[in-house]
Amino acid sequence: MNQQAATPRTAIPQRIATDVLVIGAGSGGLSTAAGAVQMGADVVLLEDGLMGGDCLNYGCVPSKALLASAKHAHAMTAGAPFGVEPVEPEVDYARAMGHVEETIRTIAPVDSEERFRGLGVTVIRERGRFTAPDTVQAGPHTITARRIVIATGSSPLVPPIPGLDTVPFLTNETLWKLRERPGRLLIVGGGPIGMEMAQAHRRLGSEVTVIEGGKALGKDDPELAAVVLERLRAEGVGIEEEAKVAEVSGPEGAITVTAEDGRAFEGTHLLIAVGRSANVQDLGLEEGRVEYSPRGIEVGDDLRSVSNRRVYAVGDVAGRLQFTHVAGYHSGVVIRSILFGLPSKARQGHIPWATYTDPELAQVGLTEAEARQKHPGRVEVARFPFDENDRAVAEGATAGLVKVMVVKGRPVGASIVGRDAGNLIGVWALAISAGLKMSQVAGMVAPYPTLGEASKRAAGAYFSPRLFENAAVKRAVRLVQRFRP
Ligand SMILES: Cc1cc2nc3c(=O)[nH]c(=O)nc-3n(C[C@H](O)[C@H](O)[C@H](O)COP(=O)(O)OP(=O)(O)OC[C@H]3O[C@@H](n4cnc5c(N)ncnc54)[C@H](O)[C@@H]3O)c2cc1C
Ligand SMILES: NC(=O)c1ccc[n+]([C@@H]2O[C@H](COP(=O)([O-])OP(=O)(O)OC[C@H]3O[C@@H](n4cnc5c(N)ncnc54)[C@H](O)[C@@H]3O)[C@@H](O)[C@H]2O)c1
Repeated sequence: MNQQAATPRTAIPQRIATDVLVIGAGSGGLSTAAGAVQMGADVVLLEDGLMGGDCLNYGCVPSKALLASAKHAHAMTAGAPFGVEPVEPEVDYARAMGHVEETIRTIAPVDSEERFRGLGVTVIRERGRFTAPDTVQAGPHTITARRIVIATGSSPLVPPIPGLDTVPFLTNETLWKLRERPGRLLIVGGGPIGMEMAQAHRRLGSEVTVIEGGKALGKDDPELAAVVLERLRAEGVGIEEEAKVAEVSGPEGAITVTAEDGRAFEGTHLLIAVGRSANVQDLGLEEGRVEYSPRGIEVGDDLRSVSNRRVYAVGDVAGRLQFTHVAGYHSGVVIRSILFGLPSKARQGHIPWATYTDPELAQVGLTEAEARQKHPGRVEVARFPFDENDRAVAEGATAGLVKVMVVKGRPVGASIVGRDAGNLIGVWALAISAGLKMSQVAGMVAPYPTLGEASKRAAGAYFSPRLFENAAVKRAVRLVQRFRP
């Protein structure tokens, strides 16, 4: 899969002094390197694995490609209400994985060594390790840098579950190598990885059970997460909540997962999706005098190491939200500081995220529970259900809801479940980041008939009681009408 050859590095000197050294060529490192070099800095970029990191090779891209195959399979079974006779799809799992591979191959040139060398970045395909606070060793190269950006990402967390050292299991790094469809897939962890892969595999014909220690999709609003869980269960995904795994056992093909309360689940394959661990190991962080914890590099809101001011961290290793768009946002924050010496801070309240199940689940800012805790007695919640949206009705996509948390006329959070929620959350991400008022979103004209109208209508729902159930408004209208010719 995605074989990337390292270009010969004969032309690269062994001792290098540079303005900016970036360690890791994933979403965060690539954005930082591209931004810095295009603004005139000397940049060296280190990568000892695949260019593009997790998102391209093991994360966002392969998962969305497999979900796309699954969507096609599902559509063949779901046409009856539209007058299209359902048929049982013949799924070729190896070809679905071929689509995954092809998608990565198509996108890979954008993240490639050739492209970055073309931009003027010195790309070195070696592992970086601090040997001093301003120096990193990468194979035969000793690199001294004015500023060093750690963008080493994260790896699948493998919890210390008894038995896991002997039982064969998959992670997001190995799943894409499968060519035979798992017969019965057990997934430990009901976060976004677990739920996206559960639906993809169910729709492609596997039996799937998700074993979740707490609540599935527990980082999202439970009212909206319930809509996703109901759909997945209706499609045949087993979702076992409050089932913390105590033990795993058995050989490939006959694996048993046992929960602390004694529930036992049997499957042919096991996928572990219980979160991420920051890549802080074997980086020489002690020699670099860079403080860290298992969560990541210890940085302030300026994303600068608290212990070594020439070092920054971006993306998953910065110990904050772990998304590709966050890694990209971080790179903008550190570039401003590194290249121009300007004060720059990473905020979190305006960052959206989405889980790409069908229906999708998206969030920006505070959930209802968080908003009520942060602004007690001051939160109003505006809602608009998809079953009142004409486009959703026409498409049979009525399971959905827009929910907006409002304090003093401004949105502080929005949650959306339903078709295309990941796209729809964009307008609320803009509203929150720009500090817009609900009146400005309500005043937007959305094309008819689109799902996007649901956001405008949610904003309208915030004003409805104020306008339509307001005696003062009614009196004013009657007065004006009396004096009009
Ligand atoms: C299954 C899955 C699905 C996901 N889906 C989405 C999604 O839909 N949307 C979304 O926004 N996010 C998604 N994510 C999260 C997203 O992939 C990460 O947040 C993103 O990749 C983080 O980028 P990064 O640059 O911090 O790290 P990475 O992309 O992990 O890049 C780090 C790079 O550093 C390299 N490296 C590490 N140590 C060294 C070293 N010492 N020297 C040299 N190189 C080194 C690694 O080889 C790697 O290439 C998903 C993640 C997974 C696992
Ligand atoms: N659509 C997206 O943007 C997307 C998709 C996939 C991943 N990601 C990123 O990757 C990160 C990691 O995803 P994830 O799903 O692995 O992690 P997660 O932390 O979001 O979810 C892991 C789940 O595993 C459960 N768990 C932990 N230990 C357990 C045990 N012993 N037994 C049973 N359940 C257990 C937790 O309760 C939790 O619900 C996400 O937080 C997100 O940042 C994003």
